[in-house]
Amino acid sequence: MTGLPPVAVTCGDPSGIGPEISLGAWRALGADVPFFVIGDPAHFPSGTPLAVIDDPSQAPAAAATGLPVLPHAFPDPARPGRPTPANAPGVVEVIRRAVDLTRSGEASAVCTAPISKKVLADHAGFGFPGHTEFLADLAGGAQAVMMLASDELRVVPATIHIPLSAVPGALTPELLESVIRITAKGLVRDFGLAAPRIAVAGLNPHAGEGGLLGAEEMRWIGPLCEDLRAEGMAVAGPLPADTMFHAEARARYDAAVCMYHDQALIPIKTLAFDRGVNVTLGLPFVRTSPDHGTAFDIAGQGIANPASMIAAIRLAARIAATRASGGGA
Ligand SMILES: NC(=O)C1=CN([C@@H]2O[C@H](COP(=O)(O)OP(=O)(O)OC[C@H]3O[C@@H](n4cnc5c(N)ncnc54)[C@H](O)[C@@H]3O)[C@@H](O)[C@H]2O)C=CC1
Ligand SMILES: NCC(=O)COP(=O)(O)O
Repeated sequence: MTGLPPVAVTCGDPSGIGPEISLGAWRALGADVPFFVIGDPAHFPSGTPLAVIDDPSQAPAAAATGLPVLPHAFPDPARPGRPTPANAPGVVEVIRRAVDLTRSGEASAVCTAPISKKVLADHAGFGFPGHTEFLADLAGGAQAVMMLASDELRVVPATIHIPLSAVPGALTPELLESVIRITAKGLVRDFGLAAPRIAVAGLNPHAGEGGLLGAEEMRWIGPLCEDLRAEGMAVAGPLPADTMFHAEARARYDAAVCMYHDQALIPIKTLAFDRGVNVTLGLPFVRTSPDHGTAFDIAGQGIANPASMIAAIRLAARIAATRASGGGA
């Protein structure tokens, strides 16, 4: 226990595995890492020992008897695997509420359960491709950077939720430079690393093979890395993406900045699907999430693994404590 307020966990899509993995997290963490879920008490698996609270400050004591839930009423019941349009707006309201509680100091951090971006776009007018972009907007337009972190590997996609065909156009020296700087600051501030080492992936096969297989590395990614090294930052690259994730290569850096979503997420989900945590860097508040999605295909069957949710709540509390102590900053 850190003495900090509890972590605010959003319910995510009530028809996904959010409710059951939150229950699994409470079973594993109890009151050791205080948290509460914002959601509809009727959406949890039947037989869930619920501890309904009116205020986040009640969560630590309530966790001794059940899963602390700060109620948020939804119009429909949760039908596992079958999201309802009517519930979509509530999913977004809950995220806003968790952010408000964290910014007011009543919660120490936000941990989000998975949402379906498509359901929210279709039925809640959600104009963002994911939490990361929404949270950046709620933070007043901060540049939010997505990191997925595990003991084995940390990865950061420089471009996030855009089609592959849009990646080369979206990648600019300004974007990549700010992603690298925010990553370095996050490793110091949130992970307590004094001198973080960052590896930058190339965009093209073999990092362009001297211009034969693509020009971006020679034209600007390489020179940008040079400039950052000249400033004293430990930045390696651009490295061929196919050979930078094996064990020996991973030992040489603290985070890999990648050019697009799958270049970053495939290695970490292959190595640590059940332990990876999504952390949003660059925000004025702490946000984590499990590394997986809504898993509609298995929702309600009681087989969802809560390990990534457990890791996400633990990491949220740890980062909040590090920030509160001025730790890495
Ligand atoms: N942070 C978030 O809100 C995220 C949301 N999503 C959303 O989730 C939806 C589904 O995305 P998918 O690509 O299908 O990914 P997914 O992670 O939901 O599922 C992929 C596969 O992994 C399995 N799986 C996922 N989590 C599991 C767990 N905890 N225990 C056991 N098996 C698990 C699923 O059953 C499925 O077979 C999409 O709408 C996507 O936008 C995806 C990733 C993150
Ligand atoms: N693939 C990662 C993902 O979709 C998580 O996105 P976000 O909702 O955390 O922005």
